[in-house]
Amino acid sequence: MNVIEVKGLTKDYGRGRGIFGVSFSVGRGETLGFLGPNGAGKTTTLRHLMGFLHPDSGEARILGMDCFRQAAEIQKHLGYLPGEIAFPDGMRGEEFLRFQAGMKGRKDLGRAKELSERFELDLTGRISKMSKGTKQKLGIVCAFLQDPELLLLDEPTSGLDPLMQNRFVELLLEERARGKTILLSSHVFEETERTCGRAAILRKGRLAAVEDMERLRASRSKTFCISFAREEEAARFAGTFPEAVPRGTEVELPLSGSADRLVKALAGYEVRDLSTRSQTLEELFLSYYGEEAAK
Ligand SMILES: Nc1ncnc2c1ncn2[C@@H]1O[C@H](COP(=O)(O)OP(=O)(O)OP(=O)(O)O)[C@@H](O)[C@H]1O
Repeated sequence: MNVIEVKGLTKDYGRGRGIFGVSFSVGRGETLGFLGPNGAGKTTTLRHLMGFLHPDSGEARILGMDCFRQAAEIQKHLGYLPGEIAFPDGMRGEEFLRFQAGMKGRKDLGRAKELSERFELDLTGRISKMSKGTKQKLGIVCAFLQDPELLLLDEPTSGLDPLMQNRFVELLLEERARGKTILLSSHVFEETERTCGRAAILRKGRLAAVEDMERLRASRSKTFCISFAREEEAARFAGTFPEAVPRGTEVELPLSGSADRLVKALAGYEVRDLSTRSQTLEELFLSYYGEEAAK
């Protein structure tokens, strides 16, 4: 049996906003990346899974139970990290975790101490004085507190520095190895690529695809940003690569596979700077499915 089963889930906020006929499932022990740009409908879908929203049509089930009607029972089995966490202002970190543990019927702090050490989180501080990243760490510790079998994580690394992002990825890999089921929402591909076997791609409220992560990774191209000494050099170079986009002295060049052709071509020019940027989700979608599918 799938742990998460979503069928034809629809919430219409009007003027094209919301989610429309979203269907996907997450098997036991699977980590599914839930990918989509800002406003695609990730949070709305997760809020249905949490039972906070009633769908206009369709259904969302967790462990066979209806997410709206049986929300209280379902919550015993899951840990949730919201995209925007509303903390009570007056509390200190540990006090908040005790309060949350109590709500889940626990008397102890579960994994809180171990996880706080891992994320270098000081639980004695007042939440109102914590930085954005520190609050995010507190949210993460809270989601994993009771060692739940299912985790719903909405943009979990937002606000974390690269070192802490890495620690979070390590934690996810460990949890996956322990058989946990994880739904990981993100607007950046890189966040999901190390941890997820499959990715569901949401676009304008509709599920565009559920793909194997390996296949998505293989189809990705890199965009090279090249800064030339002179505008005419940039234009001349762009003329030799049909996919190049010149902008003054700069050229953006999407390239998949080997960079050998690029490096050899650049040898004849004065290059001021060379950098790469990651493909956006929209570019990834376009390179995978082509322009027609994106309409
Ligand atoms: N309560 C609401 N009333 C009206 N429109 C809403 C409501 N909640 C969300 N929306 C709209 O529904 C769409 C999907 O929003 P949602 O927050 O689910 O996207 P998201 O993929 O989580 O984006 P982000 O990455 O920015 O968090 C957006 O256009 C948003 O403005």
